[in-house]
Amino acid sequence: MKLKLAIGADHAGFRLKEAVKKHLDKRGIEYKDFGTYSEESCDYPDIARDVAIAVKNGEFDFGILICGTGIGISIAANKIKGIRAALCHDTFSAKAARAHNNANILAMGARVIGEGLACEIVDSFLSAQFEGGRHQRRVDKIHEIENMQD
Ligand SMILES: O=C(CO)[C@H](O)[C@H](O)COP(=O)(O)O
Repeated sequence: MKLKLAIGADHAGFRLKEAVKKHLDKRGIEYKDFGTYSEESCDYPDIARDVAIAVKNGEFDFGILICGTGIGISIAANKIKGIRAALCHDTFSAKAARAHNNANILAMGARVIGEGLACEIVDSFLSAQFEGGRHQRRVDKIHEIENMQD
């Protein structure tokens, strides 16, 4: 399957976003860059919203979001129904985020990890498969909680 990703970052994540894009280019993975496009200060919820909505609408297979810590941008993305954004700073968690949680967005903190590890985390996330079974039941319960709040 040819993957299509949505990628975005705030000013703190801008440089790491560029490094991840270079890595995706090398791997021949298609993506759309939702910004930001410089290190000028901006607000991570704006980027999180645009990427999360595009992923939720099925325009992209997965999203990658980066801010300073990865915390704010993942919190914001998770406000969009149907989004399961996972903040990962190690390859084990990135693999489990797909295998167990069926995460559809990977979040990382550019002030926490370096470029090499970030690219390995992206690879682990993208190569893992959702295992379903008992994990599907749990993901369904997450969405039941989401729907309780209508
Ligand atoms: O990590 C973040 C949110 O979780 C932001 O990138 C961080 O808060 C931005 O901080 P500043 O405006 O001081 O550069």
